[in-house]
Amino acid sequence: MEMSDLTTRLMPFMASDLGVEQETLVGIFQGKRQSVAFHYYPPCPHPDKVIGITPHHDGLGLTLLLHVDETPGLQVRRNGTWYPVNPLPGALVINVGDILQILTNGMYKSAVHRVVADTKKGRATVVMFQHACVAGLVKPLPELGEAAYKAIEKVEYIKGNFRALAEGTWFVDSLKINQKT
Ligand SMILES: O=C(O)CCC(=O)C(=O)O
Ligand SMILES: [Fe+2]
Repeated sequence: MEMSDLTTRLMPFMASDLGVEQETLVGIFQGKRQSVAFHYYPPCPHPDKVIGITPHHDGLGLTLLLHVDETPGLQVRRNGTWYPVNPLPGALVINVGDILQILTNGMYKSAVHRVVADTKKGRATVVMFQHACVAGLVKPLPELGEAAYKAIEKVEYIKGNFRALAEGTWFVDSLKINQKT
């Protein structure tokens, strides 16, 4: 509940950045499902030989991540370089997911991230995934110009996303209308 309130408070900023009505972006999350994941990464004396979470981007709408302790480990990739996202007391890490990338017609991108182990300390996180769609569909908002992604039913999107994950591919990429971009 608190997390969906936070999403409702964040979306007007994104809406004004994109030049769309606030209600539109707030509405895509309203009444939608939430899922939660609890992670614990044990310490490892050889962090170069293990991976906490393999590189991926989140498949749903918006991800809100709470660091339970002060152990670092989350990294985000930009232009081929990994950057640490270190815990800040009292702060949440907010990640755009693939559905939000599609709804914003690619104007907001879901970032590739991974978790590496710490040599000395374990690390715990709580991650809340907010689902989003428009009238049961995952598709770019029409206000954002010519669609760069195909429209798909939300249930088909979820199935396709799981299938692609199992195959090691990115479902969001298969929905691109111009595969070269
Ligand atoms: O635990 C973390 O820092 C990241 C977790 C994550 O990326 C995920 O659950 O999708
Ligand atoms: Fe993730």
